[in-house]
Amino acid sequence: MSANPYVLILFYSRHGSIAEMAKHLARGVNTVNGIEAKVRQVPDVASTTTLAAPALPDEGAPYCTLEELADCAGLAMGSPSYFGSMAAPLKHFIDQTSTLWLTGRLINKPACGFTSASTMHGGQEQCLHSMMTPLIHHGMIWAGLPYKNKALISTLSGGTPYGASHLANSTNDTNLTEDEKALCEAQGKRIAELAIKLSK
Ligand SMILES: Cc1cc2nc3c(=O)[nH]c(=O)nc-3n(C[C@H](O)[C@H](O)[C@H](O)COP(=O)(O)O)c2cc1C
Repeated sequence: MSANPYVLILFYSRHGSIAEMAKHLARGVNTVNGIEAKVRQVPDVASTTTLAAPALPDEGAPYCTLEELADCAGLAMGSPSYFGSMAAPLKHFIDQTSTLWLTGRLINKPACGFTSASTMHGGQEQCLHSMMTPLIHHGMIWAGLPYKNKALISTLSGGTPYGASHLANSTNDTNLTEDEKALCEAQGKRIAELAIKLSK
């Protein structure tokens, strides 16, 4: 593991729910000694211009570089659920990672996903699976949420065994419930602990 090991929390968020979840995952990562969270986002994409975003985002986490992904000890990847799949900006970023795949830079590192959706049964679990697929191609080890996390049973909104989730409703409500917060933090903590174990 590098001198300053970190879990990369990589996300795209248009309306703020995923950005809010990322903060709670980071909190979970930072409860584990010997590793810290690095929070990064991906820029938007556009079909009609070559420059879709300024070099630095107007607000929030910096944009992620490929080197930051290559050097992570673990990865938490967050996306809104768009038609049951990850959002295009995140997929666009992942589609630029062929060199990491060729060199095996992500093999045996733990990974997880987190998502937000406006409806309860609008594809949260499918979206998490869509993030899992390319990361398995990279040789990463997917870590969901075990049911020992009691919030998985008590939640009346987001939260799945495949990864943390948030029910934002049609109002794009970015306020997470206590159960959703607990599951985000548990997810971050789990990836951090696995990152330390797997890098030994
Ligand atoms: C193009 C598009 C597709 C969407 N598809 C779905 C969907 O299939 N199911 C759903 O529940 N919500 C869907 N949504 C709503 C978002 O998943 C939801 O607003 C999410 O909380 C946004 O996250 P953010 O606040 O981080 O941007 C969609 C939104 C957009 C813009």
